[in-house]
Amino acid sequence: MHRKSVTLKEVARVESYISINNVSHVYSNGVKAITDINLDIYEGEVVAILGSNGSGKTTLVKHFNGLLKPTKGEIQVGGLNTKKEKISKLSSLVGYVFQNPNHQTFLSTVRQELAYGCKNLKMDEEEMEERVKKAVELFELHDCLDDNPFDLNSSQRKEVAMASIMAVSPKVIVLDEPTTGQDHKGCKRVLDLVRMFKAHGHTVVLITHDMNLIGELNCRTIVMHQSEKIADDKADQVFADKGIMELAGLQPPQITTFASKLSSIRQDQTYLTIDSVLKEMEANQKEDVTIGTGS
Ligand SMILES: Nc1ncnc2c1ncn2[C@@H]1O[C@H](COP(=O)(O)OP(=O)(O)OP(=O)(O)O)[C@@H](O)[C@H]1O
Repeated sequence: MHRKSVTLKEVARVESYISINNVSHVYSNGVKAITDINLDIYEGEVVAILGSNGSGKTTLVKHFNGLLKPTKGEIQVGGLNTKKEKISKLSSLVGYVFQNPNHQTFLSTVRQELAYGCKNLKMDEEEMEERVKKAVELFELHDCLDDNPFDLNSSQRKEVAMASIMAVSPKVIVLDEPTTGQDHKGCKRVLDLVRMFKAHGHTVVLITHDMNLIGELNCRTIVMHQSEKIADDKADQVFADKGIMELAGLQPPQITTFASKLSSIRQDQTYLTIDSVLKEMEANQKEDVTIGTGS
């Protein structure tokens, strides 16, 4: 079944950085993994990509840095046609942090790991040192610079992977399932990092099944289903669309479902976080007291 995409109603937008025009990708085994995707991603946005397993999320995102090339249609990244550019060039524009940090960790010290991307770009020594220093500071990695990344725990290894991408300072940072395998503290840290990347002017693309993370960010959310893009809107709008959620087999954050059953709060909006529910309850209580006292 084909559902029309929900259009994003954003008004004053900066220039599109990633422009995807009618793109499909068919793997050599005949699997059509993405179909007729049209999508513009803008500088400084945080964009979440949601969808059930096999819906095409990873395939779509691997086109952003040229790991995959469209079998139909075209993609421009920073004005460059990905079909004509080398992966090394595109990787300097779009950094990809894999779900499993072991897939991008292969040097014997954290220090070497942090410098790797810059070295690949043949950056001069001084600039490389400056970039690495900045990444070390942002991620507070001073104490483990001489450690072997494989001696760190998985959460720290993920931080090193993110820091080494940050050192390259690509315009776009793709985080593939950043909260998978993270404890509560790790998930909170990911949320802070996404906000930090945005604050530093990066565009962040998140592939995630973590509805709480998306709820906290209430960011632009794209839903993939059976290789097609079926929604593109702010998270609260997407979560409120029961048809889209059901079609894509998605559940909103538990707090959203819980809040929709509460008669004590307004039901004309979608609540994404516990904080937003508590705030609304408090506001209602204050209103009740005011009405009760007749003042
Ligand atoms: N290298 C490949 N060769 C052939 N088929 C592939 C390849 N990679 C993915 N596929 C198929 O393409 C479709 C989309 O896969 P993709 O990994 O993009 O989905 P996804 O939404 O990222 O899934 P997940 O949440 O499980 O990571 C699936 O049917 C998958 O089996």
